[in-house]
Amino acid sequence: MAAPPDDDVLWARELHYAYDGSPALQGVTLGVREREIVTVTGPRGSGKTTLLGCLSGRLAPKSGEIWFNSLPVHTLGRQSRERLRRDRFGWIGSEPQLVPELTAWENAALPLLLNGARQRTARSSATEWLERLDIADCARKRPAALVQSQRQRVAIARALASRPAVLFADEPTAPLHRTDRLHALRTLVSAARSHGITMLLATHDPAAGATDEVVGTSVADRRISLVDGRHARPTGAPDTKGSATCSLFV
Ligand SMILES: Nc1ncnc2c1ncn2[C@@H]1O[C@H](COP(=O)(O)OP(=O)(O)OP(=O)(O)O)[C@@H](O)[C@H]1O
Repeated sequence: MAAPPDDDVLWARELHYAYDGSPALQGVTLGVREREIVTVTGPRGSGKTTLLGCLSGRLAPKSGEIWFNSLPVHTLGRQSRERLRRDRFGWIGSEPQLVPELTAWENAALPLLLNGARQRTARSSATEWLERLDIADCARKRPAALVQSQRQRVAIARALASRPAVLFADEPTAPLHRTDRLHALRTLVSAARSHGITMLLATHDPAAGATDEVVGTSVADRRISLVDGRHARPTGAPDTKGSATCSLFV
């Protein structure tokens, strides 16, 4: 088993994943450096969610290797992967998935509380992120009393409050309106920058979304494009069949 390059915090080689025999990832290889912000783009169904799912330990690939620093994620059992996800990774999906019985601040503080933080510390960290995301006035409300865009911002606060080493954001601004999307994206990117969080941000065709703001202004360090579960080749690039290294566009 080859060790990953030293300067990559996350590294994957020849990842394959299939749903009921139908391939979703077909030999994806990539490395992500510490503090890097990488957007994963591609049309619907190109494998972005599956890639982030495998890299974050939510899905176990059919074959291939995934390393987080010197830890071979692909060899870990379910419980160890869950611990890794809880302790070191953050996840924001396109649906907020909050705990309905908890208030907004309790939801945002939940990962910290599960990791043993004191209630006061967890509450102050959660509240700080709710403020940054302009929803401090919702802190005491339960998800049912919030609109979808507020719920999503609580989910973003929850992911940031625990200061993950790597944040996986899968279409994180999908439920938000354009102005809210830009604000949430800027908060996400500036939080990642200021706290040294490595981030993988999946979005479908950047031309269609607010992630223009991130990709187009090169706020992201790099973009990886997928098509049909493989790396897309830049237009005019030679056909390096079998090679699956990252496309560097930005
Ligand atoms: N739970 C599932 N069961 C069966 N097939 C799935 C499942 N999830 C994804 N797929 C299929 O796997 C392929 C990759 O899907 P994936 O969701 O990873 O792509 P995506 O680029 O994230 O798409 P989107 O932008 O729509 O979220 C698609 O063909 C999709 O239909």
